Amino acid sequence: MRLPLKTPEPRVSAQRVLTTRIASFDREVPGYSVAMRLPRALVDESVPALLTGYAWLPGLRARTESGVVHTRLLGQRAVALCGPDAARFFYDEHNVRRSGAVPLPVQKTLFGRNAVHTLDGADHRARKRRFLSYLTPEMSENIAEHVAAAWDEAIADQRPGQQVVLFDEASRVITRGTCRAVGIPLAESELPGLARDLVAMVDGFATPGPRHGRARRARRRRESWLARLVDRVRDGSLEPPEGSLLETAARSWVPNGGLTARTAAVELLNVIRPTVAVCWFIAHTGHALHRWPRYRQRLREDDGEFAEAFAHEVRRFYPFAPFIGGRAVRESSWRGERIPEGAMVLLDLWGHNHDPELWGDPYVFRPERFLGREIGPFELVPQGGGDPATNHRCPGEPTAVAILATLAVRLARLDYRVPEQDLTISLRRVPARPESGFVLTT
Ligand code: HEM
Repeated sequence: MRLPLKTPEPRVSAQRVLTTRIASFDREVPGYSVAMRLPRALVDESVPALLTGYAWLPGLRARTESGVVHTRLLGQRAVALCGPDAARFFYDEHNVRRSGAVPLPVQKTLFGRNAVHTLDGADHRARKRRFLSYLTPEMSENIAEHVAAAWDEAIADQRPGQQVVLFDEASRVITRGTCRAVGIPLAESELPGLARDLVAMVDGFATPGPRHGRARRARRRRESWLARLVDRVRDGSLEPPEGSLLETAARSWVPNGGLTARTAAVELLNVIRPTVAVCWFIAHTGHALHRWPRYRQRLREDDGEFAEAFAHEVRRFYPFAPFIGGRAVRESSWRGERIPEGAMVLLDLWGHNHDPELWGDPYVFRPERFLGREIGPFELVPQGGGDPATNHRCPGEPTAVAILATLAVRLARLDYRVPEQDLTISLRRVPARPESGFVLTT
């Protein structure tokens, strides 16, 4: 078994040499490497974290005996943990809280201000209950059905021989289907711009520079747009579909003791923005079906169970969220390692999903590993772990899995060619994606 990433070199005297190799998933690409020297006094790990992406924490962990990393991030003390027991520790509110843990650049792009992600205790549970009362299993299926219908419409519109970038097309298809499912009115001409903005918010949260600027502008634009829709429902000038999320957000999440139009907009965005982010997994699905074509036949037969197992393996195998973070509530210890009060506590999701002790052959793509068994609450963690009703685990997992399974079957049934293109997936880029976005010709 071969790790497809190179981890940073060990420390060298007072200086540190960091070597990052960019690797593709299925084969190493030796042609690119960055080497730089930093005076030790400046060595907070923020720059290496940005440069190495998914390899950062696994690289640091490999240098420790205990697997617990003591480091500095954004100028603050940080302790990083990995594995099912670590996840149990991390998700215990007595150990780790979320308020004050999410950096402002992430709030201003990915989550929005006052989002559920940043709350603790009773406030968090109340907000999460409201989320889950809407995002029922039926609603997840409903969103997936609308997305599937939008996919079928898009395919029917394709001309033979037309080239399609799967990532972009999937973002538009999911945007269209999700807006229909949650009752957000959307003219055809508005679709490409909205899909671009929703993608930009996710694409730019973990990086400085132009991608981050685009993400901030996209969030501001879409919060204002959704807050206006909420206001229009509240003043009666817009009639949303009965029982839709837009109606619920505007009428049930009322200003008195409830949510302002802006916070309702943040909540609405926290449904449609991550749903559209499933387009990353769809592009990875294109990559997986190209790399391991035997799974196409199996998916075409669509026995339901295999499609779901395939969706889980795509979420486990391909990178998305590298790690999540909180703050230590009190002085504590884990596996004998001290965690000071107030320190950042990081949970290495990518490392967990590629832990050989847990998966045996983590760098083999094998959907069969998920057939015929239950997945434990702290076992597969691309969207967090534990119980979504009581902690911060992503409430959108059933929605993501339903969309992914449905579109994977449709993609497997589609007749297409894969032209020459760059299918490298850089583990330095967060969130990672095939370089070309996965181009196909119908
Ligand atoms: C590409 C698919 C998705 C990925 C990779 C993803 C990933 C994550 C991760 C890693 C977390 C943080 C968990 C934690 O902090 O413990 C999270 C939280 C969250 N996700 Fe997702 N998610 C996805 C799809 C969705 C969908 C489809 C929805 C809603 C429809 C959604 C809504 C949320 C919300 C509201 C939270 C905050 C939960 C809380 O703080 O209690 N996500 N997601």
